[in-house]
Amino acid sequence: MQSAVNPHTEKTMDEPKPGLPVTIITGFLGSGKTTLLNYILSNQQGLKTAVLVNEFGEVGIDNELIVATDADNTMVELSNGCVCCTINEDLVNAVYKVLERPEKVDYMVVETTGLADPLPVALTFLGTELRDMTRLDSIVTMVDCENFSLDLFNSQAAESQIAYGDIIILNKTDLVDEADVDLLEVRLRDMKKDARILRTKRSQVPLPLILSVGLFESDKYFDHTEESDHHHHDHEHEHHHHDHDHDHDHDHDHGHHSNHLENDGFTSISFESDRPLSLRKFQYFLDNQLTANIFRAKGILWFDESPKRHIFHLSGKRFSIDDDEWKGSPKTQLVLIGQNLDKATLKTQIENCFCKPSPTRGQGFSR
Ligand SMILES: Nc1nc2c(ncn2[C@@H]2O[C@H](COP(=O)(O)OP(=O)(O)OP(=O)(O)O)[C@@H](O)[C@H]2O)c(=O)[nH]1
Repeated sequence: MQSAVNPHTEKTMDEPKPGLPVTIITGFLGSGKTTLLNYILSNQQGLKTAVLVNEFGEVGIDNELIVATDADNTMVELSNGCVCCTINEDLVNAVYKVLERPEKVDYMVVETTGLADPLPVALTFLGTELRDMTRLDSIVTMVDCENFSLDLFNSQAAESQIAYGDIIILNKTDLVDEADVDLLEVRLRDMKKDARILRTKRSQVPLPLILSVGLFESDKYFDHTEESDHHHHDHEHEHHHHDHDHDHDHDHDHGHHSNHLENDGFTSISFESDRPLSLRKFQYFLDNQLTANIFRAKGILWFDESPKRHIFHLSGKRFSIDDDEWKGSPKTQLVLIGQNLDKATLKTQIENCFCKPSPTRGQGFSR
């Protein structure tokens, strides 16, 4: 049986407060999590939804990409992408912040990084004092039908995302043949027998199928968690900070951690600048210098040749640059994520794409 999206319709005065319903959206890099979040925010009529976003990479792009809606939803960006550390404390604090707000929140959606194992996130809700104030509704796992390949990712996080998904959404069905989606579904069904599997384009899924569905069964996980060291471990981190203002490294020494917490060899390099890029040079970078080990990139780009704000995405081999309007001052933010990144070379290549602002800038594209 399915319950309605609006939790108000189900409550009567005498029922005990069931706690704030929480949906965790997980899924590999670029699979469509933020697109789903935006779809939810734009279609949850009359509900106030709090959104917590945790992303990989030091420069937060997602807060720039999440839609503003009339409902004045609340958004908290968790400080950064090292899930094993940030998620427990930062997540608890972020949830508290939302719960303590005077205005009532009806629903909470947590978007994990594409490299996160969703279990520690779920455990933060189940194994802390949040248990009494929230109700974990379900874990929704996005899958990019075009790029999904556990062999390619060699990622334990990607496997966990499937293993813990109550609902698995096969997204980007516009990019592959139906027969390939069928095959993928068979493989996923093998990995996760009892998941609800749905197919979508642009993450557009009927919301009653994914929200307030009550599919998460906490009992199933608690035995498992007693033995696992996902929980309450302390550990040391070495954050290597470099002197460069705008270049943030994100290497960690996780020491005794189990492998999946090492982000499966993925690292990121971020750029932030109040200078514009040269469109021609950036195009050259994309066409000639972008190596196959860069799996994901996203950015808010300011081009010297254009008055528009450009939103850049790369997942797998595919990239897009869309036009938008600036709301504040133009700036350039770019995050590249991949395995075995040659950071020094990338840094030089991206630095070479920047140009000094020209007096004629913002007049439109020119050749
Ligand atoms: N063609 C196509 N593109 C899609 C679809 N869904 C999302 N995208 C695009 O895929 C790119 C990545 O989508 P996001 O929603 O940002 O992915 P994400 O999972 O939030 O990415 P990370 O947070 O970096 O892991 C964007 O360019 C989206 O517009 C789809 O169904 N079809």
